[in-house]
Amino acid sequence: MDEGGLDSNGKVYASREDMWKEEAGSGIAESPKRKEWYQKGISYWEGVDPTVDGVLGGFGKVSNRDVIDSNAFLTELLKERILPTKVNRKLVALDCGAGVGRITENLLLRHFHEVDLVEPVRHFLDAAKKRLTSDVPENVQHKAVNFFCTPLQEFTPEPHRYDVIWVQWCIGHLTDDDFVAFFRRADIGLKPGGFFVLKENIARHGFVVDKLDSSVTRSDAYFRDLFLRAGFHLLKTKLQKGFPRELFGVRMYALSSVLQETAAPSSASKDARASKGVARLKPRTPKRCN
Ligand SMILES: C[S@@+](CC[C@H](N)C(=O)[O-])C[C@H]1O[C@@H](n2cnc3c(N)ncnc32)[C@H](O)[C@@H]1O
Repeated sequence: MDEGGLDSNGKVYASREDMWKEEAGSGIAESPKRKEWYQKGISYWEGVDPTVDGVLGGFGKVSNRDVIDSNAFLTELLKERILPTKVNRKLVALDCGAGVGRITENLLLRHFHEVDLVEPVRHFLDAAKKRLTSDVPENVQHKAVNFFCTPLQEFTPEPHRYDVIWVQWCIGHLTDDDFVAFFRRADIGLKPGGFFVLKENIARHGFVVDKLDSSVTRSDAYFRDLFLRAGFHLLKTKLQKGFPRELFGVRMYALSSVLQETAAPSSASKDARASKGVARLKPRTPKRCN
């Protein structure tokens, strides 16, 4: 169902379609409104300090709690889907909209031998490169390797390089069409058995457009519509716990375009089935909900 939504000034949109037409024009790549939508997002982040507190909109204090729940979610998925069959394989992840490398440093490098980062804002990527590559011994087992300075709507990964593609607090910058096109295109970057994790703020209903940073916070139902449109199955989903009450709720989704048996079939498929009927609605940075 195409529910309406709001913007950060309280303006009402009757539908997603109306909102995108107004915010990003016709959606075609050359449309000036679409260019303006993306440029505004980049300009916003170019004015933000390249620090964890900066990329988290002043809520740097939630970073540890965020990483704890992400780690639990990822560890379960790796145990179920990847580790039993890939004992000696080099594990590789991609951190999308990576900011200053917070997730790579605190989460992905704990699990993966190599991590690549894709981030469109140069001073964030430079800060990430500095913190992730300075003073790293040659023989270290887990390292950040490639630093791509590109927005997701223009990024195509190397085929079959990644076990996991992690997309957190950045997909709100993409229009629906670019969201769907990105997931379809980036799917080629996954190895067999690999999966996406999307971790995002969730609006209680419909959507909320942030006029300041040119982004949209979508509802759980909205996300699930886009997963369907892109041809993705939900493997597992969980709500983030322990964040301050004034922030939007945050949900993690594990996604694959292939419905397949896991190496150790277990709770993953059960969770996916169980969660299908229960679209629990709750509210790119952790953000105050309106
Ligand atoms: C809230 S920060 C999150 C950074 C990082 N994911 C984290 O959780 O620490 C949002 C990030 O999205 C990036 N971003 C903005 N527009 C983007 C786009 N079109 N494609 C990819 N990333 C984008 C920003 O530059 C910023 O680094």
